[in-house]
Formats: sequence, C-alpha cells, structure tokens
Amino acid sequence: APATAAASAPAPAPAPGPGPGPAKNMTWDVEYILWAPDCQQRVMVGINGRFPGPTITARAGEVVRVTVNNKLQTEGLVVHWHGMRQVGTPWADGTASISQCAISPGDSFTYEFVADKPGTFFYHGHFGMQRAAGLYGSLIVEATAEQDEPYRKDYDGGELSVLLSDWYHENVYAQAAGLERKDKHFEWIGEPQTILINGRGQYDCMLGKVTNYHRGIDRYAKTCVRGKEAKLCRDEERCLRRSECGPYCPESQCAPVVFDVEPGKTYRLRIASTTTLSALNLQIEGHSLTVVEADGNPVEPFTVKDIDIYSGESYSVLLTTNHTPTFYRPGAFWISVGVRGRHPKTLPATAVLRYTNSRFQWPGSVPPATPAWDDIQRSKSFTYRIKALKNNAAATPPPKSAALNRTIVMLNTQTMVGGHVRWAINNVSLTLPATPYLGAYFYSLQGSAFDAKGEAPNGFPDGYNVSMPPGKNGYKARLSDRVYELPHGALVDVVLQNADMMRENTSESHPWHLHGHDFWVLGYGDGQYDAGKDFGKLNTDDPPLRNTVVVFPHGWTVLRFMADNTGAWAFHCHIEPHLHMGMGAVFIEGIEKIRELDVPREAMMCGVIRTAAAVLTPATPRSPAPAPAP
Ligand SMILES: O=C1O[C@H]([C@@H](O)CO)C(O)=C1O
Repeated sequence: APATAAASAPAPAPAPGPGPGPAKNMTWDVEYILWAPDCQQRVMVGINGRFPGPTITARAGEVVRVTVNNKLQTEGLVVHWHGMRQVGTPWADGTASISQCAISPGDSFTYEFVADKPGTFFYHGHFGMQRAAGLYGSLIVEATAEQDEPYRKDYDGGELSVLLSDWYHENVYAQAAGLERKDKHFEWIGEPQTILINGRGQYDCMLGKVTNYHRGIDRYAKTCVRGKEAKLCRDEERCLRRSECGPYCPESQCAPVVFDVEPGKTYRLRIASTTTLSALNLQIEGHSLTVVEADGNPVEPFTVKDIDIYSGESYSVLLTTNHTPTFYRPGAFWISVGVRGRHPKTLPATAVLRYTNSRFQWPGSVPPATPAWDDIQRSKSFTYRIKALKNNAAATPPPKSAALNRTIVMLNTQTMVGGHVRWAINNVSLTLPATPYLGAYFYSLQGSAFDAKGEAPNGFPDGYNVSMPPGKNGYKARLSDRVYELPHGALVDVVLQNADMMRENTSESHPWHLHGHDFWVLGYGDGQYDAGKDFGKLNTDDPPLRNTVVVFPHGWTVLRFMADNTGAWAFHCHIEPHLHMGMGAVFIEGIEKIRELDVPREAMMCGVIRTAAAVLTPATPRSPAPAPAP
C-alpha cells in the first residue's frame, strides 16, 4: 500500500474495484429535473432525465459498474447501494465523508462492485438530504441457477417491483434549513404530502372511494377527478406541461401504477421502502401475503393480511391471484399503502392489481384502511415474527455468545446542542468531517482529518432513566466526528436503546441501517435493556439476517455482526432528517488492514488530479519565495 499515495504512488492506478466477470455497465447523468410525481410539478434530482432512477437488475456475482456524471451545477453527490456488502470495495459504498469525497459538479465517478447475493435492494443518494430529493431507484439481484432462492419454486407468475417512498413539496434545502434553525425557530419537516408507489402518487386525492377514514386523515380528502383531467389530456400542449395533467392521463407522470396479473398464479412482489420519514403498511385488497425474504435474506415463511415496512427495509412476499371475477369483485383490486407509527396527515397511496380477465379497469371498492397508526403492539407482532428460514444454507446462524468480543450499547436521545435540536448516540451527535474516513485511515491522517483523540462512547451512564427526557437526566450532548474502531474479525453486539425524547412521554421508532453488512437480529424488548436479565434470552437459534432493523418506542433491539469487512461503515437511523440531525455512528473495521486496501485515488480526490500521471510524481520542492524587499 502506498505510504503517502498522493505523492509517491506509481502511476497509473489500476481500475478500481473487483476483477473481471460478467458486468452490468451503465452511465448515469444525474441532474435537476422538473417532474410531477404526485401531479404537482417540482424540482427533483433525476437520473437520465427521469424519476425514479432506472431499475438495475443483476445476477448474483455479477459486477455492477455505474459511471455517475454529476450534472447538478451546485452540489456534490454520491450513490449508496443499499444492502450491497461491498466486500473488498468499501470505497464504492457511496457515503459522502465516509467512503469517498462527494463527486463534484461536472465530475464523474465510476462505482464498481459485485452484486454479492440475491435479493431485493435499492440505491439512493447519501449526501445531505439528497435521497429525499428523489435520487433513488430499485436494485434487484437475481439468484444464479446454482444458488436458486429457496422460495423460487413457489411462484410461477413472475415478479412485480414495488418501490415505496414519501414525497414533500418543500424542497430538501428548505427542509434542511428549517432543521438547522436555532431554538424556537426549529422547523420540523412534518408529514409528507404524498406517498409514492414506484415514484407515482396523487396529491390531495384518492383514486378510490373516499370514506370517513380518509376524512379523518385529511378532512378535505376527495376522489381524484377523472373526466376533467381526461379532457386536459387531449390537449397535448397542456399534457406536456405535466403538472396540468391529471392522474388518469396515461402520459402523466403521476398516472396510477397498475400491475397486470394472470389469474390462478403466484407472484413475487419485491417491496422496498426508501421513505424520508414514514413507516408504511401495505396491503392488497382480498389477498394475503406470504413473507419469504427480508433485506435479501430468506425468512421462515408466514402469511399475513398486510405488512409493515420501515425506511431502509425490503421484503419479498408471495401473492396468489385466486379470485374468480364476480359482479362485485370484477378482478381489479386496490393496493393500499398508508402511514404507521406517527399520526398520519398523508392520504394512503393506491395502486391497482388487475387480473387479465378483469371485467373492469378500476376497482369499484373502497381501498382497504391502514391499521391504526398507534397500534404499536400490532407492529411489534409483525416484526417479531420474522425469523431465519430453517435448514437453509443462505440463512447462516450467528456465532454463539461465548465468542463475543465487544458489546456497544447505543442510547439514542433527542436533545439540544448549541441551540440546535439534534439526535445523539451516547451523547455524541454525529457530524461528518471534510475528509472521508476511509481516506483518513488509508493515508494515516486520522489525527488531522477528524477527532481521533478518543473513541465514540461505548455506553451511557448507569442510572440514566430512559423514560425521562435527556434534560431531566442532566444529560448534555455534544457534536463529534469520533468513530468506533473494530479489529478485523471481532464479533460485536450492538444494543440499540430507545428513550424519551425532549417532549416527555414521547418516543418514536427508528429504523437503523448498517452499511457493509447483514447482521443478526437477536431480540427486542420494552423499557431499558438489562444485560443480566435479557442477554440470556436473546435468540441465537434462528435470528433473521437483515441490514435494517427497527427499535420501537421506549424499547431496545439487539443485533450482532462480525466485523470482517475492512472499511469505514455508516450505521444510522434511516429517517433522513434524523441522520441529518446527527443520529448515526461510524464503524472503522479492520483498522490494521485498511492500509492494505487498494483505495482508488478517484474516491478521495477530484477532477483530473485523480487520474493525471503528472501529479503523482513526487513534487519538486519549490524554491522558497524571495524575501520581500526591505
Ligand atoms: O426529530 C424530530 O423532531 C420532531 C419533534 O420531536 C419536534 O418537532 C419529531 O417528530 C422528530 O422525530
């Protein structure tokens, strides 16, 4: 490994990333676009002129190579491949300040990594609040013939991809500015205007019949108009100005999503959520759903009427088209997606499941109502049911507790720091340094790149009462870019401990996402985790492997992972404003091995400095400037 690579590395550097193999090559222009995802035109971050970004479909083991051209004139960007473990390619993880420098405006960067395992994934921006601006899309990894997914034989109809998100009319710069205002001027982003399915929604109206249930969410709730908007469609000029084009124009950017299915078959729905904030619930009128995959891992199948899904999670569910069309059920059914966990102010999103023998285009029924937002018990019972598939090689059990090297307890608190509302982990509210951690370790610049004087705290003081706000606990947070350093191969438990927020008797659920890994979810509980009592009860027999897990209000969650992936990995709440407010941590793994990596200059520098041979030859010391004339 080069010692001071910028000055002495041999030129030119080999192409970064994994070796040869079948590859998926793509070139993306990322740019601002005017788009009307919910029939209202706004500025978004699009890829190749569209929103959402293109779906990537790869085979497991294939190399994915995406050249990203940053055509945003005024901001950097990175793309994170959510769920890809990036073994050996930590610089391709796409986290600004952690795995790479943000790609400068006008510059390009090629991500190159192995789609390491089959499953349902997605990609998204990971710089500032760029994901919320629309920079995301689906990433599907198909199994090879040899590794065949265990549930592959259980569906004969095909696959449907359902990417869920929430959408705000206020742009992300305004959202971020509001979050950063001081003291009583703090502006929370509030609830989204629209839930999107595959990037489409209908602001302020329902495709189906409106009921009192919908009026309870938005008292002005109405059914989207069909006739008037259809007339607008015929006026091509107006239709091209998309924002004037209603949902029923086929050309419209907010046209309802319709999944055409054959009767008498079983389909696999790949469902992923990249919401800014909302926890969602999805159900399909008249059909049950059998959960078979979570975050790319096979789970013991179980059948439910609806699923909860948090930001950062993905599931595959099997659905059988077992209805015979009747007068009342003509063969078109509502897919309904509503908000859970926070008092909803957003109407549920709807899409249509339409049998090919359906007598009607549209369901005539009322879209099914979302389960009560505050029925946390119901959410828990769904989440607790998720277990690893029995007797399956892809669902490896965790090493037993005896092998454990380290336990990190992470208390999350919402607290004031310097007049700002922030989130903190053990009193450290994460700020990100200008120098990516991966480069700081690779070039041995820890001391100057970030605060390396001490580690991020391993726990919180005894006697902290998690059912009281941090203020009443006399607990004061600070900003820091400190990290957790993990030696290669350490077996690590993380206890996520939720607590009271600044407002007494309030606590919210948080979906935590770990980069570079899947982890085993060993257990959940209410109140404060008590190692003496709870550790022995953790599930080490069939815990599910996941990359995202929820910690429930005033509860705890324990996860375990093996720190065997050399790199710098983010671990954070997947709620976009919460990460922005400091709710995250960084693990530096295999510290003793980082310098052996082949970190490409492209990830740590910008422009031609990264590739031009000239700058790589040792610089000739400049003669000292002449002394100024007396
Ligand atoms: O971080 C948050 O801030 C608000 C609220 O606590 C203050 O307005 C909220 O719901 C969050 O999750």
